[in-house]
Amino acid sequence: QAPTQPQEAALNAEAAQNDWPTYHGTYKSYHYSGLDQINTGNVKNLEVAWMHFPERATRGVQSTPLALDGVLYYSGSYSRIYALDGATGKTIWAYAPELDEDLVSKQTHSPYNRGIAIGHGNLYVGTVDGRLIALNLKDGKPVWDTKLLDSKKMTVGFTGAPLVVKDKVIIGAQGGEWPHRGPIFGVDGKTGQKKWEFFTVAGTEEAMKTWGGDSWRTGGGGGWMPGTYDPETNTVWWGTANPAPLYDWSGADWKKSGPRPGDNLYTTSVIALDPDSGKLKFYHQELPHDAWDFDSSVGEFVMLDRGGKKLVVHANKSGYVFVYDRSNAKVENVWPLVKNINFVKSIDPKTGELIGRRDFSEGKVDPPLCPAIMGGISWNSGAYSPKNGLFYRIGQEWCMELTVEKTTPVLEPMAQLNLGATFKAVAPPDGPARGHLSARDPVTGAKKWEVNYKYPPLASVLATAGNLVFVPDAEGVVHAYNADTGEELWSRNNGVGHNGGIISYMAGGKQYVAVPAGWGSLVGDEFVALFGEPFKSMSKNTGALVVFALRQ
Ligand SMILES: O=C(O)c1cc(C(=O)O)c2c(n1)C(=O)C(=O)c1cc(C(=O)O)[nH]c1-2
Ligand SMILES: [Ca+2]
Repeated sequence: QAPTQPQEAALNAEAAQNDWPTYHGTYKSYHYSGLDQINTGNVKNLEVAWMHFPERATRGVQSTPLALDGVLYYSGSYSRIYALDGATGKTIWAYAPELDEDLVSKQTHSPYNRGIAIGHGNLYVGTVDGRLIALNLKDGKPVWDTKLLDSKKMTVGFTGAPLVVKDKVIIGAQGGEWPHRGPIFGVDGKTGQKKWEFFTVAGTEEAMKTWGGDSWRTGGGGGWMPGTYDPETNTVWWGTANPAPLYDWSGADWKKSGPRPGDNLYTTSVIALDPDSGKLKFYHQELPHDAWDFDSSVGEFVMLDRGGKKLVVHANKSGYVFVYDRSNAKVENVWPLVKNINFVKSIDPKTGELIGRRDFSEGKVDPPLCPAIMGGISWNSGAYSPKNGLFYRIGQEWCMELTVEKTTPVLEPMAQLNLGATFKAVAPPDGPARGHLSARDPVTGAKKWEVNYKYPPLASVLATAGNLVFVPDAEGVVHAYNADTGEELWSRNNGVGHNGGIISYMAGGKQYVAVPAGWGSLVGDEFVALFGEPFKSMSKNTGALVVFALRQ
């Protein structure tokens, strides 16, 4: 009898072994595989074992697959799910939810899906029309289907992966661009009953005081990418999205004036929730009164033990990486991953305080804002190797011309995006727009090596015990590097850019590397104006799951 849910030991381990049981690999959030059949010595023999083509790949393939007992599960656009034999790619079952197509077509960010969760014998997926669905892991038959968000009133839904924690499934809504309160939900995994809802906008009395007037009603927030779980303290760590409108015209007087006066808790924050009750335990607001759309929802929470300290490392969209004490979210360090940052002069590495922040008034912003709205760091994850202690992260160097505009939230008949600006991505002051992968100490940020890319890669990274780091890039090439030196050891062209999450797993005693290929994220949209070809001609409505293994 094959297991129908990941073992606790596998979830709590540092390395994903035979399975890839949860979005970030394990709860430690390393995107690291403990498998080493494929290694620096033989990676040159890596070739395609099988491929799978999802239907209706609108906006590519952006999800991160899971693997359990030799079966690979992944989601495509419109929350379509595939269960495949991990060794052959043969379909075991497939599922396509019926969606409110009219609603889906009205949504700005749809219809991509970025991942799934497994637990309680079920597979869980969110939908862009505001539902969380459970399927029987064995046969793909629906078990329950719970409507959590009124997407008829609000063009928001779920695009990110859920997270299973004990008896609950936790999922966060999109929200930073919309006039709502960005809830995160705790749902009973067996019954589908909603057990709690945490509002990332004014979710506590303390937080309510940080929104001037009625602005909390339309404050944005959300938690559109999955966080992770610390079983030692029974704490869920989640990153929240920006406040709305994205760009604020208050100028320096943001505490008192503008569309959303105050700190705007708990937007652009990392929050620690009790998974049983949904109650807030503690938090750190990475960017108080975020005026730049630099969400904290992007990325992983790397759980590290260093020098007797229990730490968690979290990347913010602004290009800064925050290091926290895991017991209370006290700032231990803050370091910049990217060079081109001017929204602040710096962030105090001891306290996390923003120094020399730029708050805009209505009109053209000069000089252009760095990084651009696409972030110094995008939504996909980096990787951490416990073998050599290095953290691998993609950074992006670009800025944007920005004109801040006064807006009024549109709530009827259907709430709409509330941006408060027009913008255009441009090259940074120090050279062309570009990207890099750097290998660093996750706590100090000290750099060991770096690889530069003409076009910033926009997919997750994988590190393995075979001492390899895999980077699926924007042009369509998957690269394998020596994890210690950055030397490129293998590459292969998948023919279309990458947006999803690469994983590794074992099936029938053999190691595989699965790479979602397919281009279509919002950040990728900006590549056409910035770079021209190959992005002008690259389809945003195609993709495949490409699975590699060693040649026999
Ligand atoms: O605040 C939000 O709710 C929200 C949602 C999304 C999304 O759902 O894709 C993005 C962002 N914010 C965001 O800030 C961002 O940089 C971003 C990039 C992308 C993309 O598709 O590449 N989505 C999103
Ligand atoms: Ca956002």
